[in-house]
Amino acid sequence: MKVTVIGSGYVGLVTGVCLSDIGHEVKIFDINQHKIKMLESGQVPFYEPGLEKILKRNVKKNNLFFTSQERFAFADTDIVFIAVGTPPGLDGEADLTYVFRAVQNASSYMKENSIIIVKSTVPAGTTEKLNSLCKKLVPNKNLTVASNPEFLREGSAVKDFYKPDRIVIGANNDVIHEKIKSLYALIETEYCLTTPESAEMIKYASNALLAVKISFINEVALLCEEVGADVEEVALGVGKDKRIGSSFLRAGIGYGGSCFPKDTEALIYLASQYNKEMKIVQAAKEVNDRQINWMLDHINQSATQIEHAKIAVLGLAFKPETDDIRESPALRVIDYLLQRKAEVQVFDPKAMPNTKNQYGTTLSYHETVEAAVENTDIVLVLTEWEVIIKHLPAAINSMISKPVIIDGRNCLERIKLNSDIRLVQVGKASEETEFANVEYSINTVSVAKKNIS
Ligand SMILES: NC(=O)c1ccc[n+]([C@@H]2O[C@H](COP(=O)([O-])OP(=O)(O)OC[C@H]3O[C@@H](n4cnc5c(N)ncnc54)[C@H](O)[C@@H]3O)[C@@H](O)[C@H]2O)c1
Ligand SMILES: O=c1ccn([C@@H]2O[C@H](COP(=O)(O)OP(=O)(O)O[C@H]3O[C@H](CO)[C@@H](O)[C@H](O)[C@H]3O)[C@@H](O)[C@H]2O)c(=O)[nH]1
Repeated sequence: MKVTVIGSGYVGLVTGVCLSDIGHEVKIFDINQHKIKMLESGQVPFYEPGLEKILKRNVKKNNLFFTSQERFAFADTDIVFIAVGTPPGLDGEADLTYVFRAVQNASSYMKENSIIIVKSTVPAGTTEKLNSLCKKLVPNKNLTVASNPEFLREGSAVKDFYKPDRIVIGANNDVIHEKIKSLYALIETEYCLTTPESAEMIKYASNALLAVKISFINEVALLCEEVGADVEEVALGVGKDKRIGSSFLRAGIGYGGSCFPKDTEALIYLASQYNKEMKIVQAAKEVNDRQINWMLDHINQSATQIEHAKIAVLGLAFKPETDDIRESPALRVIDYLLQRKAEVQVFDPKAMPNTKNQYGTTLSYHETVEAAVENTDIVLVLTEWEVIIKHLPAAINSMISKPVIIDGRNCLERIKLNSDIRLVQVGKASEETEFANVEYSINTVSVAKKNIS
């Protein structure tokens, strides 16, 4: 089929590139000309394992095109995917400006009887509003808007495209269900064919439940420290129950990224529009907001003085295998350290360029784990990158003064570290656990923040 994808971000680019790889002719349209230029030269504007290779393969096969020209993008296409951002608005509601603008724009160029598929995460009811918009704008074209929410995870997005747990299609009739299903004919998975409203809710409910699982285990972790239990052993035992499952029970410094924080807020806001409360989701959000205090408490306890202390921050991305720093817990830690006038030495294998765009020269950037930990008093592990796990034990052992390591992702093995080193991990009893009940107010650093998307 001839497909156009609007938006060349994490979702749009992965969707477009992979759809071309399974035999469709795909045009990816973005208003950001810089991104389109990069893509045309074969470069992926962000780090996503495996994506560049598939992109190049399909450009070569003449299956895949990039454009900022509307007429070329939409004129001869059967299906248009919407994959633009839905960032949080003032009260947490999903800002749908980009989605409405994209549909308005595309509909004026699209041919009769074609389909618009909403991949962006949007509140229940949006797809139907877009259907009404199309009927109003182009009444004679018989366009249909359907929902097909995306569940990929950054860092494993390509794998998630080829092996999804399910594909959800929300449409008002079976002809549209089947037409969208046929797009994915080569992907073996389960299909949930449902209404647009249910499809939209499946997306928010899934993200909210995953966020709840993380906050739940994080709350359990803090209690484990008090009672002398080990949260990893607890999570292992709990996860063996098939009704619960073992995934998303890794305790740490809380969830980040461009999805969980914004989608939980959007769900809470959506409920409020119907005079309903999402109490459990609200609690998950509150637990997540304060989970970072675990890290700040330990920093305060470990440093005799934070002002001018040299502190290593290992890991900046919100999770490994991505360069995305949106809502990364690491940034909240950095903002706090800068506010307290610490000297911050950072390392991340992929996310340093995005961090530099945001923080400029307020941080010192290092190309290796060894260089970042040199001469520091405290080492903070904020993202569980393999390279950090592999290199940190030797890097620290070679130092003369032995620092404290605060492992906010429970990724280090005590056994691999020199026994003199003090290792603090989440949900594991350590020698000193008495904290004053401090509420931290973290000012976001007001250095020039550039748009990184
Ligand atoms: N990032 C993820 O892991 C993920 C996973 C599942 C769902 N989602 C959802 O998918 C949507 C997109 O997320 P993302 O992370 O890919 O966003 P992103 O910010 O990385 O990319 C959005 C892109 O859309 C482009 N754009 C905006 N308006 C446009 C317009 N009118 N025409 C053409 N291009 C336009 C922007 O220039 C940008 O390149 C969001 O709703 C998000 O919640 C994201
Ligand atoms: O046990 C866990 C699992 C994850 N996390 C954290 O949770 C955040 C999100 O992780 P993950 O879900 O792996 O990454 P995302 O790429 O944000 O993917 C989520 O958000 C996407 C956008 O909606 C969805 O498509 C995916 O299905 C959903 O997993 C990260 O900060 C992780 O460190 C934990 O703290 N503990």
